[in-house]
Amino acid sequence: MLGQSGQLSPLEMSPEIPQLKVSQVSLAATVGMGFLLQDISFEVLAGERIAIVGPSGAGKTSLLRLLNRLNEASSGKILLENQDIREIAPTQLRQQVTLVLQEAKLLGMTVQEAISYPLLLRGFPAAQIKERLIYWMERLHIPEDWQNRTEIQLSAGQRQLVAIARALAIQPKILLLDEPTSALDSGRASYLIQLLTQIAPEFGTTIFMVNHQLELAEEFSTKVLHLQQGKLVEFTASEKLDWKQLRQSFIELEQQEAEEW
Ligand SMILES: Nc1ncnc2c1ncn2[C@@H]1O[C@H](COP(=O)(O)OP(=O)(O)OP(=O)(O)O)[C@@H](O)[C@H]1O
Repeated sequence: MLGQSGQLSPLEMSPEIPQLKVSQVSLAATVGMGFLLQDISFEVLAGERIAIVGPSGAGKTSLLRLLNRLNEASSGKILLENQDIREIAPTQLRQQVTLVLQEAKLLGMTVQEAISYPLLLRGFPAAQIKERLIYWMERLHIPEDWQNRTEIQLSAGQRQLVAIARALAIQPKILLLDEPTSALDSGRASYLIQLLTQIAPEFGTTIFMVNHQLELAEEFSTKVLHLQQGKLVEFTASEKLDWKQLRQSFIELEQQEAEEW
């Protein structure tokens, strides 16, 4: 059935209709010349887990920022459930497509306030805010006694976990994670990856994750989006990718770059 706008409403969309469709998108540099991203096209179904991989400076963070309009595409089109994201107000879009930056900030709030605040802004009743706060803290293994800690009383990894809990508490359609394991020890990193792979099907959340640790990207992903120098090298099913070869090619690239320095 079509809505008044002539578009399918989200609930009426078939699971085979892409939730997100990126068509020939380019992003021009705002400093200097050239493009950060060039002619990127791919489609994603709801609930998929996409690992974004590529060497340093490939455009991975720029792509995440495009998907929630922190960057505006210079050309091309991004459709969220058939609607051009330029037609969605940024604040509204970011409730549905939520980005967690690598350097997570709690903006002077305590852990409890930081997780609750976005829900408060959206008018959730106090009891529901508390319920979600406790639920997501537990799922992320955030100890209860962190609740009253502020940013400076948390390590970088602890701040990342709180920022992820804050984003998950909103229950966005699409969660964008930039290097979420970069400041975590290997045990916590592994737990987070397992948790994300459970949450995606449980809540129907689509998750994009930038990660330099390819073994974690492999464990996490249903699809892999490989960028190099702002271009899409491949977008493929994780199980079809030759991960061993990809690891080897990244090692060679790093060695080459180290020699050029
Ligand atoms: N607004 C901008 N104007 C010009 N260049 C930019 C701008 N923002 C980022 N860059 C450059 O664009 C390239 C892509 O940056 P981006 O942060 O997206 O890469 P990345 O793949 O996430 O890298 P890393 O893995 O190191 O985080 C980099 O060379 C970066 O210095």
